[in-house]
Amino acid sequence: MVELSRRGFLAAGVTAAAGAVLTACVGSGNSGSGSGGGNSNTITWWSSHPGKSTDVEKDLITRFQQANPSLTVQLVDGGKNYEEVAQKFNAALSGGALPDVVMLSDVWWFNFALIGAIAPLDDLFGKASVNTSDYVDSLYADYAWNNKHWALPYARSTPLFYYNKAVWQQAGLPDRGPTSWQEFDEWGPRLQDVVGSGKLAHGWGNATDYLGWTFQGPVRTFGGRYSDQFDLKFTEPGTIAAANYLRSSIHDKKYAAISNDIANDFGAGIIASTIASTGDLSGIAKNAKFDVGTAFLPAPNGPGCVTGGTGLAIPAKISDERKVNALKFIDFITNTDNTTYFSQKVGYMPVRKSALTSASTEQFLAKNPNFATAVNQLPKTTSQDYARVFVPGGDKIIGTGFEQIGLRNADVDSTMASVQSQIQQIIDRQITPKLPK
Ligand SMILES: O=P(O)(O)OC[C@H](O)CO
Repeated sequence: MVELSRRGFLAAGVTAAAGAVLTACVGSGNSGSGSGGGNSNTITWWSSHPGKSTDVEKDLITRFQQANPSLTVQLVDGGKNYEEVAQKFNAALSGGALPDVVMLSDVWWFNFALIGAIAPLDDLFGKASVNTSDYVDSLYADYAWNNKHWALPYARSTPLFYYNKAVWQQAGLPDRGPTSWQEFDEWGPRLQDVVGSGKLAHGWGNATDYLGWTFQGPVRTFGGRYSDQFDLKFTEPGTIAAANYLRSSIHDKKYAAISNDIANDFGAGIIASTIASTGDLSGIAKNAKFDVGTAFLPAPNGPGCVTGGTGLAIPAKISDERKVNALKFIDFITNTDNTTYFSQKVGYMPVRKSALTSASTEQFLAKNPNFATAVNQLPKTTSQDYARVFVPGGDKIIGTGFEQIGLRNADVDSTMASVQSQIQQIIDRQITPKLPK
């Protein structure tokens, strides 16, 4: 049975609302008055269960409680996706009960760090006996800002190129992903001839399915970027060239379209390829009735793929005792055994170096080559541009710009200029005044 999108059925509308609410909080400079009291023996964890991981998260909690009988963990459904969890956390900062552990994705943690709503973890690592040196360096470094760390990696992903091996074979293509987007542009019409009308060679995600994330790698291969730190690059030639490629694949060559649910459309055979998260792996493998191929994103001349996914953070306003217990819990559920378990059950990457090289991981990857694609691509990835991950609402603005080009054939130059001006306004009003001098 095909399942609903892991982003959540109502995700599009709610995401926009989440962006608006958080923007108001960041602008107000309010780091929150909520503390919610809380019981120091009960750890409340707000999660959106990425990759449909509710049952796996419950298993992790059981393991923690067995190892720590004096502590209880309460798993709270924080929403259907990262944006809803951020919205719920933002609301709690105004006086509601705060969680002990909150899931904050790549695009949310910085904003809460900037307003002082989440705790820097560095002073707590010793108290909770956390060995940070075992976290994969790049994933740990993703949460560094102002000489402190603000979260730890949990469900971390990269985009992958997924393809339908049967369609590839019928089109006479080699059993691999494209080496460049230019090569894929040649393959697209051949694949389209095979799938015929009503289906498509490729589906690009929509804004809710994080098109601003999955298209960041392709933009790099065209020589573009979203930004260099907070210096915006949406109107530079490379970024425009990438957006023109997106437009042309849909409106000129007609082998691609914006899909409203890339994982389900791919699994159902409606689109023969897509870029989706490693977190989609287990769901796609379950749904697809054909051989699924995965490949690195094309990267012919440098990085063509970024990291993503979510980390776990701790609210600043809870007691130190609660913070230490919360950190012990985060450390435990991301330890070697547990990050391995989570990764193998869901598809996200192991976040510990010891887990990447363990015998269990090696055996699993040997039997599951699609999971190996994700792990092997990790060293080739690069961190994301500030315009997407450090600007509140930036992801939505970027994804919506590309979506308009894809859905409505919107003019590329003016759309990208509009994206740039919307994001610049947020930087000027809400970020620059709050940056440390
Ligand atoms: O769906 P995920 O967990 O791979 O996350 C994708 C993006 O990084 C979310 O901003």
